[in-house]
Amino acid sequence: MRILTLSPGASSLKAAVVVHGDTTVTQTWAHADIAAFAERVHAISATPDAVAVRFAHGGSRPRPVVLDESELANLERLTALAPTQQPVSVQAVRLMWSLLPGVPVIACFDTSFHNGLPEAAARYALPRTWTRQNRLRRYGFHGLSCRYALRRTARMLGRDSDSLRLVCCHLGSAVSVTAIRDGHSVDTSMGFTPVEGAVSSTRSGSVDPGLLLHVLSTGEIGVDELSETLFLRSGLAGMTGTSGDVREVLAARAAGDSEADIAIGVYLHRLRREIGAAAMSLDRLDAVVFTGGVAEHQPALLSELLGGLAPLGLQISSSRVAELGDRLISVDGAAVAVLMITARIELELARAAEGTIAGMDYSS
Ligand SMILES: Nc1ncnc2c1ncn2[C@@H]1O[C@H](COP(=O)(O)OP(=O)(O)O)[C@@H](O)[C@H]1O
Ligand SMILES: CC(=O)OP(=O)(O)O
Ligand SMILES: [Mg+2]
Repeated sequence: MRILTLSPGASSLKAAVVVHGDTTVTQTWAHADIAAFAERVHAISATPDAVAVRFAHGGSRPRPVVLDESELANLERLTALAPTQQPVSVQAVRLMWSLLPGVPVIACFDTSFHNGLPEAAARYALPRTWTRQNRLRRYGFHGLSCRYALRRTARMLGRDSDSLRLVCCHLGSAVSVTAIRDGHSVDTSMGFTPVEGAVSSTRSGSVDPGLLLHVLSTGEIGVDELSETLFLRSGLAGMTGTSGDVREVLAARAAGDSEADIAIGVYLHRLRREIGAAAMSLDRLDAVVFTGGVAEHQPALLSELLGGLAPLGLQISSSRVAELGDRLISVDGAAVAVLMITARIELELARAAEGTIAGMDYSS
């Protein structure tokens, strides 16, 4: 099957063509550049059998869905919960319908992998009158990335993915940490929205809600501005006055910028906290996996991060950390394997689309 995959991320729009499970073409655009993508659709691919589009928020949908107008309208209603990605995904679907009439478009959700989170990890300790409908809960994100990382880890370690206990750290523009047990997410750092948890390029990560109430109570900023601030003007960007691209922040730190130094310190500290917390959701730790653009391209930062994880007893090979590409970065025979895996969300999207078309239960 030929599947055209589309993945809007916080900092990019990635398109790829996957034919019989192999990626044949990939192209990346600046985040909202759907028009530039539109111009290239026919050049990138002969008419595909299906299009798979990543949606950050799928609510409680456990598996991908073949879209029609009413399903798309339902997904569009979740925009406030993932404002940087959801509108681009919706726009991409409409574009596909107009450019490739008759080709099924399948929505694949970041949230689905976390659908079975244990109640203790999924619930917020809020009044039950609020949580009774089970909508105001922790959804989790980056599930497509986690699913791929799990399968790839199992292959690299020669293990069955259903038997692995691992902590998966997705370090892209946005950052999340997920505890995976027997093939399922059992806790994850992002929650009702992708703001919760670790510090991202432009998102704050967890902030005391009391602080936010205080800021709102001053009346100086309203809800819309607060939302824009937490999603787009916080994190590394907000702390440093840069775009939040890790490359830019590291360059500023190297040039002696003390704010950039503090920002990287906060970023790493919060990330280590999430990794420690995720490990506590497992009864045993087989592997810690790093994936996403930062893990892939910044071995020195990865090394700095690993240097502060001593309580996990990881045994790291410094020469392996410094290399590039998919690799084991722990020493041979270490009790806990540590791996860097390139995020291949397009393969996961294609797999999901093929499974959906074949009528399989992809959630299993
Ligand atoms: N050499 C590099 N090339 C691309 N991205 C890099 C590089 N070094 C670091 N990065 C970081 O990777 C992040 C983007 O990760 P990625 O997973 O591609 O993004 P997205 O979240 O948009 O899918 C950016 O913050 C960027 O700083
Ligand atoms: C859900 C989420 O945060 O996605 P991204 O990495 O694309 O920002
Ligand atoms: Mg990403």
